[in-house]
Amino acid sequence: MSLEGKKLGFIGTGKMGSALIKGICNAGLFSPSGVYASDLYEPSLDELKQSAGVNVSTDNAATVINSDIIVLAVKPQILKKVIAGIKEDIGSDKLVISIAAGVKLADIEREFNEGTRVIRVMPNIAATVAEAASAITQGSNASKEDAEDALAIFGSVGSAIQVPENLMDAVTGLSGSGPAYIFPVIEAMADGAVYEGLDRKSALVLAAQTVLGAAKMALETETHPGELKDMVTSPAGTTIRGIKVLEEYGIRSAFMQAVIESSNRSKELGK
Ligand SMILES: NC(=O)C1=CN([C@@H]2O[C@H](COP(=O)(O)OP(=O)(O)OC[C@H]3O[C@@H](n4cnc5c(N)ncnc54)[C@H](O)[C@@H]3O)[C@@H](O)[C@H]2O)C=CC1
Ligand SMILES: O=C(O)[C@@H]1CCC=N1
Repeated sequence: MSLEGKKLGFIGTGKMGSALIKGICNAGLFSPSGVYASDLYEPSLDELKQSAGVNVSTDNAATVINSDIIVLAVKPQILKKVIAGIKEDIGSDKLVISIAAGVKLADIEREFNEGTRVIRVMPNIAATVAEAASAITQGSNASKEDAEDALAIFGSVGSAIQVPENLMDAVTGLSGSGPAYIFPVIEAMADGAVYEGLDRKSALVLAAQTVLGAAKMALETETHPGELKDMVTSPAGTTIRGIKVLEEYGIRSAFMQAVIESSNRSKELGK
């Protein structure tokens, strides 16, 4: 396997960097001793060292020098500055993976020395529990093997697909941001049951498991979601009453518009 013997580095150990490091180490694809991470914020490095046992440093150069594959997990707004600090240590022997929302491959490649192998990935926060949904797209100097490595890394913490770069904004609006649309749904469904008298803990377990079960059915039965909805909805029963309320509040339009707006923001970040 092509990842064998390779070392993995992370620049930025915030929410997404940490989720990926923990998920990837848990998956066993890299041993913690083969993972290097750097950040300016020492408490997040200390936490990672403690919880995942990876090598940590406040010096990005240490991550770059020790790693074959370097994941850039900093905010889109500071990506250029971070690249400027590491570009001279990155030769054609290393692969760079950017997870920054919106920032285009051509703009990333331009900041590096010519020939730098770059792949862009949009993961999501569920990497922590090995259920991320990620999409990758290949830069002009990256090889098929590089894409396979990226698919293997992100596939180890969920599912990963390859898409043309012009669809990365759509992916960002859907699966990159998507967990944040579902957490309030879980909370609000639980609130409804608490209103009806169920205790909070039980309500949250039932709400989250309901979302998990519905997602699993959508993935595994290969049945259209509309048909799955019909399976729950007895004539003159309870579910259709709930569906009517959701339609009155414009649930479909709200979710569609959320994905579109988030995609628009991703496009703005790329300008
Ligand atoms: N949070 C999420 O669910 C997702 C985030 N992303 C992308 O991941 C990237 C990181 O996002 P988050 O983890 O949410 O942000 P965050 O703010 O939690 O983490 C960014 C980290 O970068 C560190 N940092 C700042 N300057 C640095 C420097 N010069 N050198 C090294 N580290 C430095 C910060 O101290 C911080 O720990 C962003 O580009 C975002 O678009 C992508 C998919 C999902
Ligand atoms: O909100 C953001 O900008 C990042 C990118 C996708 C999820 N979180």
